[in-house]
Amino acid sequence: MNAAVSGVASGPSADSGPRPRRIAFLGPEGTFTEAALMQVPGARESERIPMASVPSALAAVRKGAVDAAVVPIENSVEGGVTATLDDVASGAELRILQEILVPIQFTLVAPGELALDQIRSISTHSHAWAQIRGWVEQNIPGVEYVPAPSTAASAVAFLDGHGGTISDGVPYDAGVCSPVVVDRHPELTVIAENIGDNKNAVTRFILVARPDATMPPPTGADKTSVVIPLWQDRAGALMEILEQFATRGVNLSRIESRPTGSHLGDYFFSVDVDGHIQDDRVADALMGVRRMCPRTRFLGSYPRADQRVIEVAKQHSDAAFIQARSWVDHLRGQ
Ligand SMILES: O=C(O)C(=O)C[C@]1(C(=O)O)C=C[C@@H](O)C=C1
Repeated sequence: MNAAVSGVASGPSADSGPRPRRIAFLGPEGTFTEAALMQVPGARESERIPMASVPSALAAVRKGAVDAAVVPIENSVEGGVTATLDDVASGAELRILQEILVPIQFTLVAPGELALDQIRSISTHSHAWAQIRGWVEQNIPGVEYVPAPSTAASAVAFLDGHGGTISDGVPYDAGVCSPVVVDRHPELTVIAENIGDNKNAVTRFILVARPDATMPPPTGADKTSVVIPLWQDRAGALMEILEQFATRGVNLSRIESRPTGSHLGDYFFSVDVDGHIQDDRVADALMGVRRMCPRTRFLGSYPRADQRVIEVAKQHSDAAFIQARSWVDHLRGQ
């Protein structure tokens, strides 16, 4: 079994054998998030619970209603999924156990045959809309956009006899979803396929559990995620944080600033670095960051989805840290 999954609590139930893991995901069935969940080892045997939003999936983890959740965090075209970045940055702590990559392809669907020039409004998830804007502008200019909680939600709304309305009742003509939704619901009519502006789009998802989950062990191809609230708004504050990583040879693979929401101008940084907290250079850098920013939050160390092994210069290796530490210990008489 994969280490990431053995980290998700799955204690025995009162009377039978081990109960299936309960994993929440941004639903309904047919979302890209569900496709990501199906890549989690043991997913087929798990109880998969669709949720209406990212915050509700993460809230279910926090209150123990589920063992873990899969949520989107970043798209190669549109960038960070702010609902996820913001939610994991505050409230009760969570741990990322695994990242999952899913290639993204969009299909335009309707309840029946429609010519493109008959389509006045389209609904889908805001991230999906951002990834098809160019195609829409070229093929159905001036069409109205109706936000949906997910791509699949915009399509399955045609199936319940409402003819396409999302929660607030706004009607629309067509939805944009994954091809999987059409495979599952052949009663939907495909109007256009592969309409993404970038044919190589990929979305990154995370498997998230409570902090008592077992951390995946280091593999040599790992990532560590942290949230760093800026402690003092002053010249060089970001530079001091970056220096902590740079001087220990720790590469940043992502850094985004997000407003904390408390007042205008108050930000936190959402950061991914190459390496595992069990790597001395990463642990040492995090200690430095924590000294600068005492509210720094650890989100987890987990294997990279692309399995790219991290090159570490000799002076930043565990051996170099061990040697240097024992030298100082010796000098201090320890
Ligand atoms: O709506 C879905 O199907 C999702 O899984 C969400 C989501 C996202 O949040 O980015 C995932 C992948 C696509 O980029 C579009 C939407």
